[in-house]
Amino acid sequence: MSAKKSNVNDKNARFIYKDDDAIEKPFNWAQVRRLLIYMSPYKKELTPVIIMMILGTLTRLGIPALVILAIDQAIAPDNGNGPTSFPKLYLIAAIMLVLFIVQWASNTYRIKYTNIIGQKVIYDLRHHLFQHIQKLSFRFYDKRPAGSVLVRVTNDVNALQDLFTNGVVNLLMDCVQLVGIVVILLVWNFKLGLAIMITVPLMFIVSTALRKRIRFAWQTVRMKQSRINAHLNESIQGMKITQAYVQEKDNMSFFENMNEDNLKSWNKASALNQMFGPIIEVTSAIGTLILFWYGAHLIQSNEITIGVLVGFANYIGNFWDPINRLGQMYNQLLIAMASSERIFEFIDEEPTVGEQGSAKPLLSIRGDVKFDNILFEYEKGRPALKGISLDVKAGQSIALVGHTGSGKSTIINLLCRFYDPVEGRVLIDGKDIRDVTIDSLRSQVGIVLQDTFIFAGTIRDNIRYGRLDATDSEIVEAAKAVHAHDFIMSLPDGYDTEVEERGNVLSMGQRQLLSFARALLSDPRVLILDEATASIDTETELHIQEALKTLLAGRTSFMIAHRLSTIRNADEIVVLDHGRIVEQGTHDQLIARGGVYNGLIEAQYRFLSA
Ligand SMILES: Nc1ncnc2c1ncn2[C@@H]1O[C@H](COP(=O)(O)OP(=O)(O)OP(=O)(O)O)[C@@H](O)[C@H]1O
Repeated sequence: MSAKKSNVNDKNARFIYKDDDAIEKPFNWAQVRRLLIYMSPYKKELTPVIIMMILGTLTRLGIPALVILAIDQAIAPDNGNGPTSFPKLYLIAAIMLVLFIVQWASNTYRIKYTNIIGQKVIYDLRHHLFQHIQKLSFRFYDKRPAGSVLVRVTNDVNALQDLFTNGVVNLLMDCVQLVGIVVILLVWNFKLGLAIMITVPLMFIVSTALRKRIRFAWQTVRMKQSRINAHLNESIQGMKITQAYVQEKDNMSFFENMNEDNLKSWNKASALNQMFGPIIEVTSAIGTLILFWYGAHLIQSNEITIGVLVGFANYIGNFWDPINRLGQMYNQLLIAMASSERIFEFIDEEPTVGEQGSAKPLLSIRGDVKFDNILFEYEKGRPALKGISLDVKAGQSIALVGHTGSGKSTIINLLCRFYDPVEGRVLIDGKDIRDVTIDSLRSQVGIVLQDTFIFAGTIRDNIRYGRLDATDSEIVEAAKAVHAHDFIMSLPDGYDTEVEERGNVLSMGQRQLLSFARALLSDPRVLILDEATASIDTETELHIQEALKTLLAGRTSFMIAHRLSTIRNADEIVVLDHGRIVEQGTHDQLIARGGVYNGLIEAQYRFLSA
């Protein structure tokens, strides 16, 4: 995998984007076979499509043969010496009409059903890919920006669309047509057939060289476009910061450069592309000249009839189209190779947090949690947690405190089994969480994150996310219990108010209350809470405190606590420093000790009173 970094120009070196691998990959049969497996469920539907494709091609090949017959047998029998036979001519015309109708019907059927099958294949592929990436562990997402994952599910799958909708069947059709024409021409008149095809190698050499350049040019265009996409994605996400730091001009000039770059490369690719048509036309014209020149000689020496000459002219017209399409198809295949390689790379990725075959569902838990001598590292050799042992009884509330980067979130990540420890065990009710099914574990461990995620939809839907089968009245009850009901009712449509993705229209405190209601609805035995640090007004703070009391009642809870009130009320405070537990006890015990915790609290008081 070759991922290279690129920056558009030195002046704007602060923007550096990784090109998401080469756009094109060499032809790879194993990969093609793997792609074709996605078509195998549709064998039954594909069979009539292929029969129609063969029928359509045969009728197309048959029509020039009828022209030859019409001229030689009906219009000018005996080389123009006999009278025209109208009955024969009508008969041939009637057969020709039937062939045209068959051709039209078979083409219509083929195009319609290849599109339908192709769309189904793409649907399956996208389904498989999304189903798989949902299972992938946090380690996978740590290494990849969301944008690059998105591109694979959208752009890369779309890049395969043409291949599946028309590509495969058209490829077969063009091959059948080409072989058919070559055989007909050589069998009908070997010398004339061979003479016309003299131009094929010439055209092959010229077009291969040109195609390579065209391919490279389009590849450059796509690369530039994907850079624009990356920049746009970043710019839109960071728009508030851009405006706050008045960086719009700088940003614009960088965008302009990329946009201009893209335009230039597009113009170049398009100019090269336009050269291709004339090359085919010139070669086809040379072939036609040879046909008439050599054909006339053969007529004079009575080796062929006029009908054969006209028929050959017809065939030659049909000869260049499939060659042209096959060339384009090859380009399309190489692009598809790169896309499918990127898709399969994701599909082949195994979740690092896996489920053992012997994993059993974790039945209704009491809520005892034990961390048993844990060592954990995100990157080899850099422990984020060392020698962590913690015994928490059901119903206890634990506040995790410590400097930034001390390992608080990591403890939570291990409890939810987003990662597995390198050494040691996490036990719930005495069971190692690696021995139970992930769904049964996570469904009993609720989590309220600092960055409360609000999905696009109504307020009601967002609360219901905690338990999809909850009734409307249960939702209202949960909202009332966490003091979210009043603010929800003050919104224009109450519980039916639509909130945008990420809930931008709601305040931080409101979002937090919503996520409390969501967690309360799911009723987990173990609750994890990453408290928001943003300061909220005293009234909301009071609401949140009340809500927290309701939420925590009777549950084992782990809180990454920032508010003094939350910390003080915890049954036990665990102080972390550089991945180790350095102090543990109640607020009063730790203050009396005058250690790290005392220092943290004093610093917070100093900050608040400053
Ligand atoms: N996904 C990750 N990949 C690599 N290292 C990580 C990752 N997440 C955290 N770390 C590192 O692990 C250590 C512990 O991080 P953690 O997020 O647990 O700290 P924290 O106490 O929750 O910090 P904060 O209060 O700032 O949220 C830090 O040194 C951090 O840089």
